[in-house]
Amino acid sequence: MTVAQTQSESIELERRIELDVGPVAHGGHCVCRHEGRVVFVRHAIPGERVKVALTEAEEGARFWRGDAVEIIRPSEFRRIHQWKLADVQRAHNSGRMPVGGAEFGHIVVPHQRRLKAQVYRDTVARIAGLTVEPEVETAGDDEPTGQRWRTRNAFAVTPSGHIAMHAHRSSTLVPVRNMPLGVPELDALALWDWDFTGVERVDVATPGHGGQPLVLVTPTPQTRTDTSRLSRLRTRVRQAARTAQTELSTAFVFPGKKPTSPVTYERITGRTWVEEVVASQRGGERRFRVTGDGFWQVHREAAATLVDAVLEDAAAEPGQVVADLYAGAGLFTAYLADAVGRDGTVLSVEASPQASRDALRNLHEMPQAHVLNGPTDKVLGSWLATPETPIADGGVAGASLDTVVLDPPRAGAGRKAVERILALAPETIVYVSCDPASFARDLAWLTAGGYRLDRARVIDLYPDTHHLESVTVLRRG
Ligand SMILES: C[S@@+](CC[C@H](N)C(=O)[O-])C[C@H]1O[C@@H](n2cnc3c(N)ncnc32)[C@H](O)[C@@H]1O
Repeated sequence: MTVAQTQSESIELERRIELDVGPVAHGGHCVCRHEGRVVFVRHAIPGERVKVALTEAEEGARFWRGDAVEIIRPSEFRRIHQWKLADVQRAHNSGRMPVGGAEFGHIVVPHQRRLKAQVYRDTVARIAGLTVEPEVETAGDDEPTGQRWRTRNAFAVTPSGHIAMHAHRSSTLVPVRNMPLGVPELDALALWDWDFTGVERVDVATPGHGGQPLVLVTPTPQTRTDTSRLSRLRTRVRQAARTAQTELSTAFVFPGKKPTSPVTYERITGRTWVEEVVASQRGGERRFRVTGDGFWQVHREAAATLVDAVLEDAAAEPGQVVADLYAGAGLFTAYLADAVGRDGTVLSVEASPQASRDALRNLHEMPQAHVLNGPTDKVLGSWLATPETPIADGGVAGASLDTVVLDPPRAGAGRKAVERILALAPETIVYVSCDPASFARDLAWLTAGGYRLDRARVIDLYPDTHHLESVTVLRRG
């Protein structure tokens, strides 16, 4: 691990070449060409001419990578990056590396959205062979600056106990004293002034609409095995929490034996969960409990925005049977359960035991919502193998599905899950995705299996970054 303490620690300035900037691709870099070779360039805008510092440029390599560090002919959509530490030009000029995580911060927000729509369109065309022009939407009345939206933030920690972020594609740590994409409630915690000596990482959940934030502290392996160090850290965290400007919860996180094992939490102050309030225009207000670093939509308006999109696209009616796959703490399930009413059924499938426990709490007043803990492909496999199993026992009681809503992680649903969705043959599929490439792969299988694309929207839930969310509706036949 390297720690960039001062600007005097210079990064090696690599070879520079001048390039015309081509289209932006999935991942946020622009595709350029140099002497017949593709160069993936970050921090540029299509149409610009830029000087690129090559960051990966092996002679025999099929493609190179680089950062646009000097703009020769700027795009009309360029602006000054609002986050100094993430601005590649300022970083290179002062001989340090930029932090990752705001790689579209140099582009005006409306153009960021056009580029994201283009990435969705191009990826779907290239991988699924479909021509589609997505509608583009925003999350609520979000900040036109593209900042102050992240309710979930993760930080590394320097050996001297300061929170830090990683430089892009690097183990170099850059200490931070602000996080411009974070909600203002994050600043109020002033975590930059805490002493996190002996800590590996810090995760912060700041609920989108009020409520007590939760600071999760993962001690280093050395601290974890040394009871007196752990106890000193506990005292320091408790002290910092008590003197903070806002009331907050703090907890230790102890990783499991294997990277896939569940973590355990030790409460230090307050509680080990946060309450999220969702105000959906279509479905009204609901509250959700989310434990520890369990999944929750990151943009403060994302949950309500996605619920509105899913409710509109699923158009679930009383008495229908709906499956909510990759359901997390039950966000969509709760609203879909309202839509199908007590005569209907929502099957809420989620692999994480902790998220399923949260879902059980969040849905306990809705007998039509059934929480099934397990990997989607296995659960769907059991529905297909024994279709008559009663719903109370995790089955579908012979019912056919009207609608499947799926919101998988970045890797997408994958072949097995898609094949099983096809075998279950719902009328409508609403696919919520945060990764256009895995989505386009799954989409190709779904359309080959008899579904047609009915509606596509790109929702900008991650301003100033290259990430995009899409909601796509498919109908059978
Ligand atoms: C993008 S999140 C969506 C959660 C929920 N729809 C929401 O908006 O809050 C994806 C969820 O899928 C879960 N997950 C990951 N792999 C899974 C699998 N194979 N089967 C079921 N759930 C899975 C994760 O634990 C996570 O809760």
